[in-house]
Amino acid sequence: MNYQVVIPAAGQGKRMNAGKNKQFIKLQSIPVIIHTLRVFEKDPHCSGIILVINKDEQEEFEKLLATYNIQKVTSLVHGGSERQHSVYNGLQNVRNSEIVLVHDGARPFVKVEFIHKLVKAAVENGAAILAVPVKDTIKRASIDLHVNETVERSGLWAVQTPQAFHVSVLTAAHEQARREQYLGTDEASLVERLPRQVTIVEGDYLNIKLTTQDDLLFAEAILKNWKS
Ligand SMILES: Nc1ccn([C@@H]2O[C@H](COP(=O)(O)OP(=O)(O)OP(=O)(O)O)[C@@H](O)[C@H]2O)c(=O)n1
Ligand SMILES: C[C@](O)(CO)[C@H](O)COP(=O)(O)O
Repeated sequence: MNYQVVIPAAGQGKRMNAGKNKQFIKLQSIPVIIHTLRVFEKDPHCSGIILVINKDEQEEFEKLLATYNIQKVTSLVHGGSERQHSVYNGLQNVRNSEIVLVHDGARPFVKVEFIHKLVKAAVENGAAILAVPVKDTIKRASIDLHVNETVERSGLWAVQTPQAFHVSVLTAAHEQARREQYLGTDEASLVERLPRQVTIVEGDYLNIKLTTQDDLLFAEAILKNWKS
């Protein structure tokens, strides 16, 4: 089954503290966003990429797409103040596809085998996400850092992207969230509120999101042994 992918890349990268959008940071001389785009560019099942960008970075993104010969970007869409708003704007540009994926531009290491497993699960169930079992013990603490609760670890998953949906399911979820002014940290949390069951597809721990400086160390190590 073919799909289209919305790639939100319109954040400011505040936690990365790189003085620029982290999408432009180079890993082995290639910008992060190009590493991410290439995964979908090479996948014959991806029929189009909707790239969501900061409006002030339009020219920079256009130059990158030309320099690296990225052909599948069908729309360059301007993002919003929150990730959810950016994804919503991108979603308005999905065309002629039953399945839509949402994938963070800041996650350059997703493997195509997991994308295909995810799409299959979304076709069957309507909504599917990549995730990995939590390895650390997770505790909930008070504002003054006193432990309130140790969260039972079995059954806890660290959620990633891509997240895959029937277009109608994700559209309904985003429209409901807008009506109710609900803000979630991922698309699945909006779909869960419909309510609609979301299926987990186990991914791998290398599919990290580049968020803070230390993630760049992991990224360089991953790239040394990278086979997408
Ligand atoms: N208003 C926003 C916020 C985030 N994103 C994108 O959503 C992905 C995941 O968000 P995150 O890792 O939080 O990126 P930033 O928001 O840039 O990081 P920070 O919160 O540190 O500023 C990134 O590819 C980011 O560019 C977006 O398109 N629009
Ligand atoms: C969507 C996500 O990557 C799933 O783990 C994550 O919620 C994004 O969070 P961010 O703070 O917007 O990076």
